[in-house]
Amino acid sequence: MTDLKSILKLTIMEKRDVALAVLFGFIAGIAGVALLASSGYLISKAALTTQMTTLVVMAACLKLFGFVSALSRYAERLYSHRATFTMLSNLRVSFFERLSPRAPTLFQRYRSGDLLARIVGDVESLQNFLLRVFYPPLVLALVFSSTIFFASFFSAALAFVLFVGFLLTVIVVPALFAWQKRKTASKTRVSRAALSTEATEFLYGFRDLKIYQQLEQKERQLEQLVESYAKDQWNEGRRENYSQSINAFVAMLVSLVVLGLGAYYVAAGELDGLYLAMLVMLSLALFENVTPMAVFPAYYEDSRRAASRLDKVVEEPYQNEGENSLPAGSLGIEVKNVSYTYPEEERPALANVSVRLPSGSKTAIVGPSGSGKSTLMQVLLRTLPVDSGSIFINEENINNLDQQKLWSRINVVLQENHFFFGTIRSNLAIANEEATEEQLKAALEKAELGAFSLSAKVEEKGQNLSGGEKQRLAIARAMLKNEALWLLDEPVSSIDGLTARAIYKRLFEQGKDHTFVVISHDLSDLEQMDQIIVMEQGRIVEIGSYDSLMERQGYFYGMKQIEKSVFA
Ligand SMILES: Nc1ncnc2c1ncn2[C@@H]1O[C@H](COP(=O)(O)OP(=O)(O)OP(=O)(O)O)[C@@H](O)[C@H]1O
Repeated sequence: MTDLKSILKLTIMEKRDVALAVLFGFIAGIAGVALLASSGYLISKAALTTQMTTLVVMAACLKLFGFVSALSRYAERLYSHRATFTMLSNLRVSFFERLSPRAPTLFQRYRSGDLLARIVGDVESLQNFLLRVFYPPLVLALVFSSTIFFASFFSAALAFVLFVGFLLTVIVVPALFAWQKRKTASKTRVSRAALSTEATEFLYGFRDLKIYQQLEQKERQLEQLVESYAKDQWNEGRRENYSQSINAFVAMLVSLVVLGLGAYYVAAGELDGLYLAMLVMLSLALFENVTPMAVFPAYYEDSRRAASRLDKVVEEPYQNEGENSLPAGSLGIEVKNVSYTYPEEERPALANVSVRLPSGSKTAIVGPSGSGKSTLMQVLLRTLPVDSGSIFINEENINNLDQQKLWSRINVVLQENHFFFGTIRSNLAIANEEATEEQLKAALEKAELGAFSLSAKVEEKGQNLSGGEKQRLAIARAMLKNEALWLLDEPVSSIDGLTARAIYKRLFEQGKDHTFVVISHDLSDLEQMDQIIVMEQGRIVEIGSYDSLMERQGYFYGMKQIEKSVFA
C-alpha cells in the first residue's frame, strides 16, 4: 500500500466527488437489491393473497426501486469519473513538477521510450485506481452490511451465510488472486516498456539502420517484442477471466446455500415461507454487486506497479533548489576544486578543476575530445551537480541560486540545440518574446543568416536546416537574449572559417563588457581571448593568455604545432 500512498493522497483531495460516488454507488446497489427482493416478495404474496391494493403498492415500489437504481448508477458514474479525471490531471501536473528539476540527469538513467511508457502508460493505468480499486470495496461493505442487517430480521442463520459470502467474495478470493498476481509478477508492464523503448530507438535510428542494412534484424527483434507483449496481455486477460469465474461460482454457491437452508427453515417452521423467495432473490441481487471485486486484484496490482514505477523516476534526489538571483550587470565566475564523475563511470570527467573567469573576460577552453570541456560547461549551467567543490558567480554559490533565474542570465549555445516545428521567427522568439521585427532581423544578419525570411518554415528538430544554419540560428537566438554571460560550446564547429570569424567579431562587439566562455576545437584566432584553458582527462593542464602559452612551449604550443603540420 505504501506504493499507492501518493496516488491515494491525490484521490482523497477529490473528497467531495469521491464521497458522492460512494453515496450514489451505495444507493444504486441497495436499490438493486431492494428491487429483486421485493419482486421475490411480490411473487410469494401474489400466490397467497387476492388483495389488489397490496399488489399495486408492491408493483409501484418495484418501479420506484428500478428508477432509483438506474439514476443513482448514473450519478455514481458521473462523480466517480469526474473525480478520476481530475485526479489524473493533478497527477500529471504533480508528476511533471517533480520530473522537471531532474530533467538534466534523467536520460542518464532512463531511455526515452521507457520514460514515455511511464509518463503515458503508467499514468493512464492509474485511472483505474479510484474506479476499480479504491471505492468498490467501500460501496460493497456498505451494501452488504445494510442487507445483512435487513436479512437478520428474518433469519440470523441466513444473514450469517450472507456474511460468510461477503468475506469469501469481497475479501478472501480477491486477496488470494491479488497475492498470486503479485507472486507471478505481471510481465505485461515490463514488456510494454521494452516494446516502447525499442520502438523509439528504431524510429530514431531508422536511417542508420537502413544504411547499415540492419533494418530487417531490428524489425524481427521488434516483432518478437510485440509477440511477447501480446502473449503477456493474453495471459493477463485469462487470469482475469479465471478470477471472475471463481468469484461468480462462489457467489452462486452462497445463493444456493441460502435457498437450501431457507427451505429447511421453512419446512422446520422457523421461517415464514412468504419470505423465502425474497431472501433468495436478495442474495442473488446482492452477489451481483461483487463482479467488480473479481477484477480488483488485477487493477490493484496494476495500480501499485504503475505508481511505484512513476515514483521511482522522481525519487532520486536532485540538487537543492536555491532561491537567490544574480545581481544585474556583469558576471564573473570562480570554480573551486570541482570534481564530477558520471553515474556508473569510474573515470572522473572533471578532476579537481579550479579556475577564475573574471567578469568581462573572454575565455577559450580547448583540449582533446573527451577531456571534460562540455562537462565543465554543464556544471557551470548547473545542469549537472558537482560531486565536490563549489562554483561561485559574483561570489554567490550557484547552489543557492534559483535555476530558472540563473539560466535567465546566461546566453547558451550548446553542441546540439533544439529547434521547434514552426518558423524562424517562432524559434527566435523563445529567446526574447518581446523582440521587434527589426531586432529579429538584425540578429539574423549578425549571425550571417540575413538571407532567411522570418516566416521561413522550420521542420521538427530543424531537419530542413543544415548543420551550420542550425548553429547560426542558435547564435542568433543567444544574441537576442543578450545577457551578460555567454556559454558557447563549439558554436561554429560546422561553419566555414571566414563566416565563423565574422560571427565571432559581431558577438564580441555586441558583448563588449560581457563574460564569454567558448569551447573550441579550432585553435586559430585565439589571440583575441583574454585567457585560454587547456584541458586533458578532466584536468586543467595549462592556463594563460595566447602569448604566454606560446612562450611556455607546453601542451598548447604542442597542439598548435600539430595543427600547423596537419594544415601545412
Ligand atoms: N552522459 C554521459 N555519461 C557518461 N559519461 C559521459 C557522459 N557524457 C560525457 N561522458 C564522458 O565524460 C568525459 C568528458 O566528456 P565531455 O563531453 O565533457 O568531453 P569534451 O571535452 O567536451 O569532448 P568533445 O570535445 O568531444 O565534445 C568523456 O570521457 C565522456 O566519455
